[in-house]
Amino acid sequence: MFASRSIVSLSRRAFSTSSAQNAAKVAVLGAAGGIGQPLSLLLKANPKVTELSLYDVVNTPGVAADLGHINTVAKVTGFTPENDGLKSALDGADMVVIPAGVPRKPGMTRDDLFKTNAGIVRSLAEACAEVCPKAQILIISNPVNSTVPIASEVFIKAGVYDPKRIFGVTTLDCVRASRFIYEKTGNLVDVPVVGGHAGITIIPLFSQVEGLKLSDEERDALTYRVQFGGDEVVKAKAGTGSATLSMAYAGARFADSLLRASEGEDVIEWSFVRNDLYASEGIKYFSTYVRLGSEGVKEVLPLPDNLTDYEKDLVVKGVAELQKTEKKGFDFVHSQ
Ligand SMILES: NC(=O)C1=CN([C@@H]2O[C@H](COP(=O)(O)OP(=O)(O)OC[C@H]3O[C@@H](n4cnc5c(N)ncnc54)[C@H](O)[C@@H]3O)[C@@H](O)[C@H]2O)C=CC1
Ligand SMILES: O=C([O-])CC(=O)C(=O)O
Repeated sequence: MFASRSIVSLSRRAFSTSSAQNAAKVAVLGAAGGIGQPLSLLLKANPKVTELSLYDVVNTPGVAADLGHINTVAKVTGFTPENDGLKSALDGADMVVIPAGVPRKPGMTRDDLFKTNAGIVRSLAEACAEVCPKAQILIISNPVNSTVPIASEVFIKAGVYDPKRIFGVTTLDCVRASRFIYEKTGNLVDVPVVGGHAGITIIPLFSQVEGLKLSDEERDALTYRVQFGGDEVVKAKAGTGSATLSMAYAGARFADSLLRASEGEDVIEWSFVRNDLYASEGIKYFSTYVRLGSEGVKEVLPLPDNLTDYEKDLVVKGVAELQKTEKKGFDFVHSQ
């Protein structure tokens, strides 16, 4: 198998500072929202982004005017549904980041968002499949475990599916796990987090962090905190939303990783993508180690073969849950 340490160091840097070699047009759908605005700010600050196209059902002209005064290279334009704004926003996009949809309130699960967000993601994916079928699609809208199957099925239906280009953004789980380990050890290292993006499907692989020693109690508590980190934020925000700033940071890191890979850098991230790792269990999407390249996914890597029994058990439980959420997304597209 591969050495976990080299995997970790490859994806360590959040942002590169070199200037753009290729023009990259990035569209953000849901750009005026809690995630959309800070994410758009971070993308505007990324020298690899040359054009930033902001779409939302409201308020994007103001967000675009504001960001447009920042002295970085990206040209910023705001679009709303008027005058076919969605299609104009997507025209020529190389990357589309989708944080559109409603966030949780206390007491809700991510799956409770399905009834609103499934339709939003389906209609936005339909527009992407029509206007920019070759763009890389980064899905943030929850429940990711179902919205990624939804977007994928929309692309399949449209006859333009390329599994290398559709990503569920699970980077926030990695960011949280890394921070929580830093609080404990004082070392800022990457922690692989695999599976999916909801509760028990979120599987941190602490065994893969070189030199990290945890008691069983510490491991249990840290695993729980990563799996339910989103709930901490939902509770603290007390009805006003869920994680936005940390998600913007995580989304911008993932976008930057893809942009660096498109320029030839060897980059590994963790993302919820199409693969056959658990095909025998009937699932097509699982977040794992992914080598990125100019086309998007260059190589899907299996989980390390030295997982602990504790981690193997988490995977079994996560896979069982993913079977249900994937089917729910698939059925949503095919029952209409
Ligand atoms: N993948 C992840 O790790 C995370 C995902 N999320 C999810 O991201 C989503 C967005 O969260 P927030 O930004 O906090 O919500 P928000 O309510 O602040 O912003 C959502 C934005 O989407 C827009 N929107 C709604 N329907 C739209 C449509 N059809 N087309 C374009 N824009 C549309 C709204 O106008 C709003 O500006 C939620 O589903 C949330 O659960 C949140 C945190 C982490
Ligand atoms: O918890 C939520 O609803 C938002 C989210 O996905 C996260 O913070 O990981």
